[in-house]
Amino acid sequence: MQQRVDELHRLLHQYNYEYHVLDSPSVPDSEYDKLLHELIAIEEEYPDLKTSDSPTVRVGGTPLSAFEKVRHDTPMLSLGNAFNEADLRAFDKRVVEGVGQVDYMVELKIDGLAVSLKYEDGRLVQGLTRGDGTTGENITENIKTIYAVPLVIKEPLTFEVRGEAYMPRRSFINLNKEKEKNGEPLAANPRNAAAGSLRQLDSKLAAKRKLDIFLYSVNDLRELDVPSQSAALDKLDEIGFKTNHERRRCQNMDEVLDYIKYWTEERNNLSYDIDGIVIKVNDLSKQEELGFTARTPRWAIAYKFPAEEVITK
Ligand SMILES: Cc1ccc2cc(C(N)=O)cc(O)c2n1
Repeated sequence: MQQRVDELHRLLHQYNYEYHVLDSPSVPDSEYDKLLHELIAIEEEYPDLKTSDSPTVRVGGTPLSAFEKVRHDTPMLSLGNAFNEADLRAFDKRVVEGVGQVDYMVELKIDGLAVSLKYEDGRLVQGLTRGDGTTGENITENIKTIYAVPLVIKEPLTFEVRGEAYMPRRSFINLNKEKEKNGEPLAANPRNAAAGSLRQLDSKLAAKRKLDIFLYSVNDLRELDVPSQSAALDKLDEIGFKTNHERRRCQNMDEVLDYIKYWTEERNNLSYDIDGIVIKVNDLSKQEELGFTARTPRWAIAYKFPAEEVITK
């Protein structure tokens, strides 16, 4: 029976990865559901065969009475903001004065909830909210219900990955249709709905909210042994994480401005909300050279779109 359980784990993790991370399933949903229900039945009959990284955790477990508070190993800092070209040119000037010419890694700034995922020997062991940046809430059971979060990754790494959990616009529209039908107050926007979902004490409710995630950094990059932010993101792809592929390496601030101009027009065609563009010095040793101010990295900045009513289709 243990052999069958191991085989079901292997198949379900693989099918889940293909569907929710690669967005290219190799089997129909019915096949996935059939195997998942076989595993649920086995775990009910043989409870000691159920492990914390079993694919059956995706449906949620017993409700918590409260969230445990946990200190982050290193603070989850916020990003400094830029609101126009002058701010971006000033940022570029400070960087070049500090470390000379650099190329930038530029990413969409997902409008969700920052979370920290901890893996030990390649297995997910903890998920935390950002909280106040120093201390977060332990929302591990809710994080496990996000199908795009791998329960097991392809290398037995022990490290912390950070990303943005978010609610796709389609899920947000369906959630508000549901709320309207039940006469409940509507969620204001996908970001608030995602925050509300992750803070559900009952992970079975969190599981119903169909959240998604993009990972964007590894806390201790030396663990991955990569030279740059772009290499770190590619490595995260390789070992089974979902990253946002609209990212672009820019040789200078002019190219960054072109990228911002493009997404200022295009962003409403995305299937999720973004509230800006994140610009990072790509080379990690130059990031270290630049370091941090009290609250924010000197090697990164968030360009924020002008506050406008984003049309959530
Ligand atoms: C260092 C840092 C902090 C917050 C971030 C936030 C996002 C985001 N909201 O997408 C992306 C990033 O690369 C970030 N990077």
